[in-house]
Amino acid sequence: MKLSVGFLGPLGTYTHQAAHEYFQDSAIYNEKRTIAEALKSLEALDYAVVPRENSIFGSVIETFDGLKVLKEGFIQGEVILKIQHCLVVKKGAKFSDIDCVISHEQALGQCRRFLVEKLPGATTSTTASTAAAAETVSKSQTLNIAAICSGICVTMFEDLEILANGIQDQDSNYTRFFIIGKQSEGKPPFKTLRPTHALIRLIPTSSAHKETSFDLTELLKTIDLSVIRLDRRPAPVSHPFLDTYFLEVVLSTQNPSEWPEQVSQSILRLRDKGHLAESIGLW
Ligand SMILES: O=C(O)C(=O)Cc1ccccc1
Repeated sequence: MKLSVGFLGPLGTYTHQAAHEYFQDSAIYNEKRTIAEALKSLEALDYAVVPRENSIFGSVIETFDGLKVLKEGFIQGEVILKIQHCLVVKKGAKFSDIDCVISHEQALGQCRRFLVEKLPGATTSTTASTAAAAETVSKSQTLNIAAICSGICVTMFEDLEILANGIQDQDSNYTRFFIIGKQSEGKPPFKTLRPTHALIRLIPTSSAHKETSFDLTELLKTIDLSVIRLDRRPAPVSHPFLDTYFLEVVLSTQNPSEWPEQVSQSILRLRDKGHLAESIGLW
């Protein structure tokens, strides 16, 4: 039986490309309107694919806000895609027609210089995904709005053409995507037989008790693994400054078979010190 995979849709997003690169023909793909909905789809589907970070614009905020409250999911893999953005318009539209550019906030952020230089008078507006922006332009009755998206979108939606190609601020532009499975431990990951990465989700004790100041150096010492990324998202309004930290750690020894155990030990050390900590991925 085929796997079911929820992803940030519609068809034509970069996330769709990443999902296809990982699962190829072994999956049935379910397009979701937002990153939050893609993560929630894990309640019904086998996997979810969401963007994690971009080499120009940084971490994807909606993904980390979703990971903050993720219950069932467990990151089991990653895909890295080279991203080449296009400016896509209604057929016949020229630069001088455009007064509004729409896209996912990541894509707008990755093309900031192009927008300032080539379309200084245009406003920008965010959409849930790049392909959703292309779809909106396709349905528009006027020539004044453009989308930033993958070139593939002109084959997915009617009446579109590419006005400019490779418009991101740096030619070298990469996005990493997380492949998130439903179950936590137990079943082996789909592809990663020998994991080398893990993601630790952590709420430090001292943020809960604000009288003690929270010491990041101490925390890193307790983790005692190679930390390659640190992300932080704020707490819900009812708990000001009770932030959630995400620490991406990698294997630094020669022995990959010890890695899951090293991560478990690190989590136990954190819990011993009173922190709320768990591993939400091993890949
Ligand atoms: O909107 C998309 O197509 C996505 O998959 C999110 C995104 C946006 C810009 C670069 C990489 C991923």
